[in-house]
Amino acid sequence: MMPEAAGREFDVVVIGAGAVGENVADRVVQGGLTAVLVEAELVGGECSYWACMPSKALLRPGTALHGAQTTPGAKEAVTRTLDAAAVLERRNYFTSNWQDDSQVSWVEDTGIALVRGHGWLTGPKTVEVAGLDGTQHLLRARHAVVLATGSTPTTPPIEGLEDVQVWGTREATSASEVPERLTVLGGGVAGAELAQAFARLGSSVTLVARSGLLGNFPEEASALVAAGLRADGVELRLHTATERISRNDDGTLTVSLGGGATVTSENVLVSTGRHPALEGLGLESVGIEPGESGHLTLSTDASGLVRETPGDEPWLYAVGDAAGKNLFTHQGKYEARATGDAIAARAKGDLKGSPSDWSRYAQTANQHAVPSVVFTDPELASVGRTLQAARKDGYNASSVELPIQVAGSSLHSENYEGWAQLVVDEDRKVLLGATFAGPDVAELLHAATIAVVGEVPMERLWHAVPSYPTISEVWLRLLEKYGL
Ligand SMILES: Cc1cc2nc3c(=O)[nH]c(=O)nc-3n(C[C@H](O)[C@H](O)[C@H](O)COP(=O)(O)OP(=O)(O)OC[C@H]3O[C@@H](n4cnc5c(N)ncnc54)[C@H](O)[C@@H]3O)c2cc1C
Ligand SMILES: NC(=O)c1ccc[n+]([C@@H]2O[C@H](COP(=O)([O-])OP(=O)(O)OC[C@H]3O[C@@H](n4cnc5c(N)ncnc54)[C@H](O)[C@@H]3O)[C@@H](O)[C@H]2O)c1
Repeated sequence: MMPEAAGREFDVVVIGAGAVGENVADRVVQGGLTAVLVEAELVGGECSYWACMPSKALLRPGTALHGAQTTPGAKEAVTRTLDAAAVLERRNYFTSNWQDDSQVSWVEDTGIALVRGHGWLTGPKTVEVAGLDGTQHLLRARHAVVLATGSTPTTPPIEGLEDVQVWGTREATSASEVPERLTVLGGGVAGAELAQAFARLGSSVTLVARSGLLGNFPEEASALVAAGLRADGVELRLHTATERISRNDDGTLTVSLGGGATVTSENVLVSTGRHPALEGLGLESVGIEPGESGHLTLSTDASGLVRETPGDEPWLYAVGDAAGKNLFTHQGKYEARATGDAIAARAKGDLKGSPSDWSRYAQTANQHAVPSVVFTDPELASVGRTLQAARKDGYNASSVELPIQVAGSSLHSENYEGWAQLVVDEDRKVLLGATFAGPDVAELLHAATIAVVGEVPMERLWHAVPSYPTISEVWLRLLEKYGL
């Protein structure tokens, strides 16, 4: 069916109704504009149904059980292992059984229009949608089109991979059964979290990583996570190449590793990174072509405006995973708030040119203070720059590190093991970054994020007294070691 010739007009057309698209639409509506969301699958996107929520729902019961098992007085009361069926059931609850009714109600209540279907650009400020019900729609934007289309798993070049059925993170997070054996390819965040989730649910797990585990974090921190995985029975094959995958007659899969070893399992999870989902979006219709090699990527300014947008008018934006800066829900939503507010301000003439740093229209924290948590047990939480990154960026940086050994940690659990690091800009005497590894350290992170964003002087941080006895006392020990 041909789209209506005139089409429907909105101030803003947002392609992709994941957490990030929802937030952009919400902010522009709050700013007095009209908005339509175009969604090809479930409103709520990856995070709600196949990523953050189900993966954390699979991990949390194991962490709670392990917490009790490592606390004398409680551990005597623990007589059973995880109830896998109950864990999967709880995961189903947190994904609303893969139904998006409540999110659709929110969209409607917020005053945002919704078109269900696959959308793509057909020219400046014009989006065509192939509706899921077979209808075609033409949407015109008065002010802006926002690409919030998320990301796509990157397929590694492994011989035989295309001929077998493997799991991606979607299949793993929505699994209805726990495989007897699981091979995980990729030593990043998704691989580490899901390896532990399935090991604790009863799978015999082997994780294969071509480099180290969680290589973007300080080695002392990722070593604690590696020890935690090994303690759960995960076999770690680090610095190991994957050469081939083949299916056996009994339906199992065999992965051939560099050096001649093989691993056989019922399922293989491929979690080797993701790239912005920009294919099939009609970007060529506005003059944006893919580069010579690799995947299509966009460059965006601090307000999310696509730098390659032809013409002088600011109308094409990319946010969240689609912008490819930081692939986290919280950071994507932060980008969405800035972009939504910038679009509304530009429409009213309140914002001309690029926004100033740290204004509500700029995603300045992307450059300085991106928080991230790896929800393994022990957890790994970090914000800002590592020492290496700080020096690479030209800072005169120093660091202090310590094992987490304070009254709060010894009370928290038996044989508590943790590690913490602060990275300091020696010229300005402010924090550039912090990393914590250990059981339940995720909640320590926001204090560090505030200190980095607020550029709190070290001498003033000294007056931020951690409560006794909490794990946060490690802040005091770190500041003492720094020389305060
Ligand atoms: C296993 C796993 C666990 C994760 N855990 C965490 C975590 O604990 N914390 C965290 O912060 N981050 C986590 N992430 C990352 C997080 O899921 C993403 O950063 C987040 O989902 C990005 O949100 P988004 O809205 O940009 O994209 P998405 O959530 O992917 O939403 C994009 C939406 O756009 C739609 N779409 C795409 N193309 C079109 C089109 N042409 N037309 C119409 N609709 C379209 C898609 O259907 C989708 O609904 C995890 C990721 C994975 C894979
Ligand atoms: N807790 C969280 O916030 C959380 C959890 C899971 C995922 N995520 C997000 O989702 C994104 C995707 O997660 P991910 O773990 O897939 O990506 P990742 O980038 O964290 O890790 C990918 C891993 O795969 C490896 N790899 C890449 N190509 C390979 C190849 N050809 N052969 C073997 N190994 C290869 C990399 O070396 C790396 O260790 C991440 O960027 C992350 O931001 C966040």
